[in-house]
Amino acid sequence: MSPTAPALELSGVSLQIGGARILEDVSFTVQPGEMIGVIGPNGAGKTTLFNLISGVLKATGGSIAMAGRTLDKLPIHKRAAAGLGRTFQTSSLFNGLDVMENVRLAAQAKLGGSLSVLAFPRRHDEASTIAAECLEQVGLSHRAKVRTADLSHGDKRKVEIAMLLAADPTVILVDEPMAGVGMGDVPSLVEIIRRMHRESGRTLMMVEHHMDVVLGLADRVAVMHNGTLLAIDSPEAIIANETVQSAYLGQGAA
Ligand SMILES: Nc1ncnc2c1ncn2[C@@H]1O[C@H](COP(=O)(O)OP(=O)(O)OP(=O)(O)O)[C@@H](O)[C@H]1O
Repeated sequence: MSPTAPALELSGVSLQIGGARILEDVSFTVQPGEMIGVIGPNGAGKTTLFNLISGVLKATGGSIAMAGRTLDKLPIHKRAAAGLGRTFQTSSLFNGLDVMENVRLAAQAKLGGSLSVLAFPRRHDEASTIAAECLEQVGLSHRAKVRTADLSHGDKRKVEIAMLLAADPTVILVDEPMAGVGMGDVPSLVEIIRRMHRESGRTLMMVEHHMDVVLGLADRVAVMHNGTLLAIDSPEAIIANETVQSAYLGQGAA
């Protein structure tokens, strides 16, 4: 692993399923500490891109490396252990458990210990401390004992981010963090994501349909279209890019 290697490097990544070309020859690098916004119309391949990086899907062509280490043969859990974290478009919480218990499970998984309180009380305490810190970072300490099923959609998103923080990844993929969230919760979620990135030096990629959120947060914006990477550039350059204009922005995308 080289300290100067890109945080992520995709080289000619493709996915073909049956006869369908889902992703075709996608290449780009992400520098350590960079925030990349990923935009594109529905079905453009944004989530597929995240699925390939995180190991949910296996590319049929090309290669993906993180910090100079190829991920191609690693299953999902080994990519996570190597420092790759991810949230999903749909909620991935244990709804029968309370907020603290959800985040503690993520901390416990990172610590590598048993989930049994009797077997590892010290590790359980350590996980609880980490979970409490992560809940504080997302402003949910006061809701620690609430069942996640009873939370607003915005607060569920914050719990998912607290779980990410508990796993302490170096590269984070966030898939539509604002999806289904009430407008009142958007500013606090934006601020949490901004802090997760800026204050920790973590590398982030974020798929998001709220264009103002993406353009306001991202260092660079990647535009996906029909399974290809149409452009990757600064927010200002993307707004001014005529190809992007006609393929996406000009069509009244959200
Ligand atoms: N496992 C799969 N098998 C077959 N087709 C797939 C599979 N995964 C994705 N696709 C297809 O690939 C295309 C890209 O899907 P993807 O979910 O990546 O798009 P997206 O840009 O994330 O869209 P959205 O903004 O709606 O979430 C779609 O046409 C989808 O139907």
